[in-house]
Amino acid sequence: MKATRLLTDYVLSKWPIYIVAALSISCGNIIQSYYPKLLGLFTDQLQQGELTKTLIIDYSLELLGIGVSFGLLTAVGQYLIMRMGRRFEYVARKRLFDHFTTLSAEFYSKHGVGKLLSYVMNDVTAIRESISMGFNHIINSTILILSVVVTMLFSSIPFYLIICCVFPLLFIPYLVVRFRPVIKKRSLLVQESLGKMTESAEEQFGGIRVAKTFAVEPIMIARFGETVDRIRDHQLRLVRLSSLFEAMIPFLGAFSLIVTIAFGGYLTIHQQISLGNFVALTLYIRMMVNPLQQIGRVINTMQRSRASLERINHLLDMKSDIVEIEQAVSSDFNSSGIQVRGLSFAYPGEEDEVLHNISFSLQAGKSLGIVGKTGSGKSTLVKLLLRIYDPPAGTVWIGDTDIRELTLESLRTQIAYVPQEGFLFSTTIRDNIAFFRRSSSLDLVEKAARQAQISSSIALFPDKFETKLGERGVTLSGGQRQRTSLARGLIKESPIMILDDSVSAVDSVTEKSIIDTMRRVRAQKTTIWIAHRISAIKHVDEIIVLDQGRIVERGSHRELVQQKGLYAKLLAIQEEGSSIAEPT
Ligand SMILES: Nc1ncnc2c1ncn2[C@@H]1O[C@H](COP(=O)(O)OP(=O)(O)OP(=O)(O)O)[C@@H](O)[C@H]1O
Repeated sequence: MKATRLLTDYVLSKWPIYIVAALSISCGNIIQSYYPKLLGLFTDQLQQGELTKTLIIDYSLELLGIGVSFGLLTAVGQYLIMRMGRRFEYVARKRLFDHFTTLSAEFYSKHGVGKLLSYVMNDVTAIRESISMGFNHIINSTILILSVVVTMLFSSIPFYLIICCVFPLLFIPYLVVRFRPVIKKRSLLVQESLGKMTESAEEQFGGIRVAKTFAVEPIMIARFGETVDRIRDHQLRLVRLSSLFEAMIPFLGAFSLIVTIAFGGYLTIHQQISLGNFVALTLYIRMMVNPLQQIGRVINTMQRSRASLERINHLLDMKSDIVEIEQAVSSDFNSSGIQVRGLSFAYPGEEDEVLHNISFSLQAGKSLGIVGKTGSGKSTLVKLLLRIYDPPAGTVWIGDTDIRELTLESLRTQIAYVPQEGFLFSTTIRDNIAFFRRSSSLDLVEKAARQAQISSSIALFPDKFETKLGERGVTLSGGQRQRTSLARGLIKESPIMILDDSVSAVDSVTEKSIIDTMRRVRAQKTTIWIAHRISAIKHVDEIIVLDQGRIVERGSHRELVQQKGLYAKLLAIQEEGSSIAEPT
């Protein structure tokens, strides 16, 4: 499999702009490198008394020309590079998000939202900073150093003197090779700890209401504090190393300058080089110190961003566990029944099966109830029907097709799934209900809301269907949220509907009313009801009773009551519970 090269691909796709920027910055620096020579000539003419008023004006104009050209050319180059950096940020974030949408539920059960946010924020920013700042400085500095070296070599400064003066600088590549891997390793630890911090922050914020009711804020603070401490420790280790690295480069630069002044000064006193050459040489070496320092800083930042880039490329290389086969087909479910044949299933990475040898068939247009104690495998069965997890081949069929051979679109658009905890987005109630098709008319939205028995509550809100919901629909009660989510499922009018304990948070009267409406509107359509409360499923054509991942009973409500098994027991407990709850 070809590894993802997010940055390389991006830079290659924008190479003409990068070339223009590099040329612009290079030209600016080549022009800039001419100025020590000019000052050297000026010094020599000054010393020899050849300087005239006209020459001074000429020199001044030339210096002005160098300054303006350098300023303009580098400004254009830098603008282009910065712009490309920002664009990279946009492209990378978009690509990451697109990729996130392709990953499976299994991926999300292993990676917290906070951690994923850290990729989108911290890692992308680290790469952007390094390419914007890095490209700029690397081009700037390399070209400046190269042009200084070339100009020096073509000047009348003796070659041996140049070699002696730049010798200390030759240690820089050695430092780079030594420090680079360690900086990268420490940067990776920093990025990972940042990811853990955002993950922890997300969890703490998510659970803040629960924490408040238990008055355990100090525990939350301590938990979050631990992640921040870890970042601090990793950051400090990185800063210590990178500061040492960055400090050693100017140190070598200063050492070079000392050699220049000492050796060059000695040769000037002994008239082996001219004063002009000495001034020019000192300026050349001085001009190289800043770019060298910059290169050091860039190498440092680049190592950090390489760590981020590796993290992102690794993430982009991850594939969804659920993939469509090449010959996947679309099928119309309107007259297709559901068949489950000998289905056994263990979650990925787990040894124990949570479903054992499940078999049932549900004809098109009929209704099925699934009941069982908590943890008996009801939701797992639904996740397999929707291919949120992959069932073993040949075990789940819709019509004559194994669902693993269907396109995911065909499967998921024709099944309306209403979970117990329907997530509501921070948008209007209308958009939440018409989530499947935003263009749905208000009439359709109102109809679905009426069927889900939520329209009277919505009518009380000032903006009715245009009422905005806060994060996770906090302005709605649990029962209202559940019914809004139910309306979202009903509006799809799908051939198959799965209700996973979708009326658990409503009172018995509303539950009855919803069930009656549902029976009417879905009379000819396949519907699967999962419930804890038997009152929610007793109307269906067939009920299966799950216990520890096995079907232990099946039949209609009446038959199951007569069997006097687990179902009858559950019913008795629930009826006893409700008779205790309801005063006689
Ligand atoms: N993502 C997962 N990874 C591993 N095990 C899981 C996962 N999701 C559920 N399980 C396990 O599978 C078993 C069945 O869970 P499932 O959610 O299907 O039960 P359920 O009957 O729907 O329960 P409830 O009525 O409480 O919703 C449980 O033991 C649960 O711990």
